Amino acid sequence: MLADTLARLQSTDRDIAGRVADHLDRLTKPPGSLGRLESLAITLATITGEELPRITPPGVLVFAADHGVAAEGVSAFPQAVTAQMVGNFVAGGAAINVFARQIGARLEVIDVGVASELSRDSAARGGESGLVHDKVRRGTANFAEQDAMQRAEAVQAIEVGIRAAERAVAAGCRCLIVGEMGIANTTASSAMLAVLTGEPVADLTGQGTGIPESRLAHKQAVIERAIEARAPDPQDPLDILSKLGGLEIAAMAGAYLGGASRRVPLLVDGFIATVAALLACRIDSKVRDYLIFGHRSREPGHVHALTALGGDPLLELGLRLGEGTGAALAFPLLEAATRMLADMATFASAGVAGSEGA
Ligand SMILES: Cc1cc2ncn([C@H]3O[C@H](COP(=O)(O)O)[C@@H](O)[C@H]3O)c2cc1C
Ligand SMILES: O=C(O)c1cccnc1
Repeated sequence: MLADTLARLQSTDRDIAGRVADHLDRLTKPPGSLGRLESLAITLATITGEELPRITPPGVLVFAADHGVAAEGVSAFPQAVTAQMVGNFVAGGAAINVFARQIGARLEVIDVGVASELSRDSAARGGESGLVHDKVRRGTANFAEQDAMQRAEAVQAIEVGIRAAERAVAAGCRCLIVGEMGIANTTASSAMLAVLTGEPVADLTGQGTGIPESRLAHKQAVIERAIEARAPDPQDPLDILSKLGGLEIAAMAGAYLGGASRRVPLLVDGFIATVAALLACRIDSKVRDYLIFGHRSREPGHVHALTALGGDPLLELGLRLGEGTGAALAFPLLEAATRMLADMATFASAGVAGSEGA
């Protein structure tokens, strides 16, 4: 399935960019005056192959999994919160539920590796979003002591993500927002980012859910020792994922690969999501052209992950949550870009005089 997805991945349609740029200059505004909204419109056209791109409804995919490395005391919250938050997603009470409703998104929560068995009838008990059971294993192993998972499990988790993206596209979603829930996943993300970029762990590691400053040095030391002990091959994204990764992060990378293979714009959330997007790009660099970055997270590693991808986020709101929240908040800007293209009058149609030039 991964091989089929990679075989289908194409470069975006650059030819369309010139035509959309010409159309933008015919709209009733001084050329370029809508700034980034104009480049956003061109990007959406190159991704979708449509001169009038359609991006609604968006699909939000929240992947949940646990992390063995939580046992090292690297998060401010206990591991059980992952499963408890899945219950909250299903009931509709988490931040991502609120923002997903605001943008009319289809929301799906996928258990790709929560440590406990989640109730199979939870979605039927009046919850608003479906819970998909696609568990690869009950959490990763503690990568401070052994590899987080086997390579075959990392591939399986990537395929969980591809399947979720395929379901969203089949249900009519035209833009994907990929989010996560997994206590200790900032530790896994910082570790993988350090290997992917070669930058110092201290620059890439932050307080996550809010560990005290005094525990930050411990978190960094856990990551540094694990990188040394696991010794992943920096050129091999699957090796990095299996030795230091998380099941939800692998699934997120898979969702980006799957969405790109279906020519759907991928609106990237915060730190965890950007590390997953970087992994997807290391698996196939063509994914990069499908990425639009929603916001800059307060987690200090995020700016480094963005730099590695050449990403320039739309918003900076001081968020440090994940779940897909920052991307969901940025979605109305994408919608504005498409409406500008489709609904604004041209100089000719409105009888407005154009520029007289210099
Ligand atoms: C109630 C709650 C809701 C959340 N929603 C997202 N996260 C975020 O925090 C976690 C990562 O931080 P760390 O690595 O420090 O554990 C992830 O689950 C992430 O999605 C949450 C965390 C908590 C506690
Ligand atoms: O930016 C994120 O994705 C993030 C930051 C802190 C905690 N969880 C997620």
